[in-house]
Amino acid sequence: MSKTNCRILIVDDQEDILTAGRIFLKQHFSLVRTEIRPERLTDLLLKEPYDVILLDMNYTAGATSSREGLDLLQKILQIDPQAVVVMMTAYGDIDLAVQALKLGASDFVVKPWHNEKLLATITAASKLSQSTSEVLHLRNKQQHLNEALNQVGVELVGTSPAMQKVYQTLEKVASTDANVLILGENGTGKEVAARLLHRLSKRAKEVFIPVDLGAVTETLFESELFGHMKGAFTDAKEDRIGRFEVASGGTLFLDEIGNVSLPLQAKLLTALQSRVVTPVGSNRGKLVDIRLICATNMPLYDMVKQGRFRQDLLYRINTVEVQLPPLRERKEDIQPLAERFLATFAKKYQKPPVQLSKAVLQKLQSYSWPGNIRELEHTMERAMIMCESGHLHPSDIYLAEDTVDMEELTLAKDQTLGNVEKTLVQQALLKNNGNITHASKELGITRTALYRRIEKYGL
Ligand SMILES: Nc1ncnc2c1ncn2[C@@H]1O[C@H](COP(=O)(O)OP(=O)(O)OP(=O)(O)O)[C@@H](O)[C@H]1O
Repeated sequence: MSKTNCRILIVDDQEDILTAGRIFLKQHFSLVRTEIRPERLTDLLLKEPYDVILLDMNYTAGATSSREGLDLLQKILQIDPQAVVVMMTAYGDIDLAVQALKLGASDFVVKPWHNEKLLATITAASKLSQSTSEVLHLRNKQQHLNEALNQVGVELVGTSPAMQKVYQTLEKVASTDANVLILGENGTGKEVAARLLHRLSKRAKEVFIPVDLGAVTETLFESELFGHMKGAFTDAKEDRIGRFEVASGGTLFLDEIGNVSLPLQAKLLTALQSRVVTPVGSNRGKLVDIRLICATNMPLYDMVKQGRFRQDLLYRINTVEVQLPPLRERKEDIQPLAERFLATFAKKYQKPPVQLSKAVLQKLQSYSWPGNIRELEHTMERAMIMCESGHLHPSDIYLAEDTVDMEELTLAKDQTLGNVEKTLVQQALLKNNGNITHASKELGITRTALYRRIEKYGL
């Protein structure tokens, strides 16, 4: 008969009990140690681990108060809160056994024991010990995974006053569980800000679950968010927990919340108000503990006025609002961001590090970045791929501006001479589809002079 892999310690002041226990349990379990002096318990536990401890309630001869047993139990749990302790009580001590269970004992056996009953109790305790350590191990592993995952994209580069304000708000609000709404154009870093908020919060060791509501179809919305039971609909082959439940204990990030239809907004609101989700096909709600962060690039307040977004939902999600400014309003952030992206992509494409020249920087700073940081990131990636000499040239920077609307290039009253010249050169290039000969003729300058200006203005 193969023995169960389980290390057992029996503590009792009666030699015959220890001997009987050892002889019987050794037939079934891999290791059984016995101890007659309870005062040695601490030393023993610190020396080696046990899966199950079988602990007597009374030690002093004739004692029946069981205080010693309960004290020892508490001592064991102080050393190892996960310890699995089975108490040995005398017949009639059931109230004390219940007291021990309340203090954290796993089970009890009545002395004198029946061998089958003792075996069943210790087998169950051994299984409990095994699953407790498995849960502990998995929880540990998950914490490490969460920490690693939470490191992704959490650095908000940028020192502009507008970004300083964003950092300050994030720091202030991070430690609270307040619902946060992050507003900003596409690509301004709303998800990065949400991840940073999670990283700074008390839930940093737990999961951060992002859900792109713009990408969840109307039919799968409830199943995706709240889960479903097997057979709830044709494709529901097995039970599945929703994102709310996965995020429980951590942070749920609902991106593109402005894209949710009115009927689904009602369902979302109910879940957010009650913090209870009911999987599709189930009639039992489940309590969830989430910190909620929402984001959108849509004008939610206007949408409320137009009846396209529920006011009560807006008030539920916007306890604190963070507005991420577009990149064109924080031009001083362009350089550090561009440098960061160049360094990242140099590594990715195994190219030597590249410096940002003045001309390139000027080109980057005079663009309006409608796609914000995401567009800057893609532009720098493309530039790094195109760059051959180890030097970045303005012509390596491809901008959608090259298709800029002519009307945008009208001259403003307060333009400097340099700006006027730059605008005229841009206009001529646009009008002549980038043909240098024709553009230079129109401007009344030589081709070389036009090249010099293109270089000068980073065009
Ligand atoms: N301040 C920042 N520092 C460094 N990288 C940033 C910053 N802000 C954004 N990024 C990068 O820009 C890209 C877009 O960011 P993110 O996805 O957070 O924007 P978003 O506002 O959530 O976009 P969308 O509205 O399209 O969902 C990401 O690759 C992100 O890493």
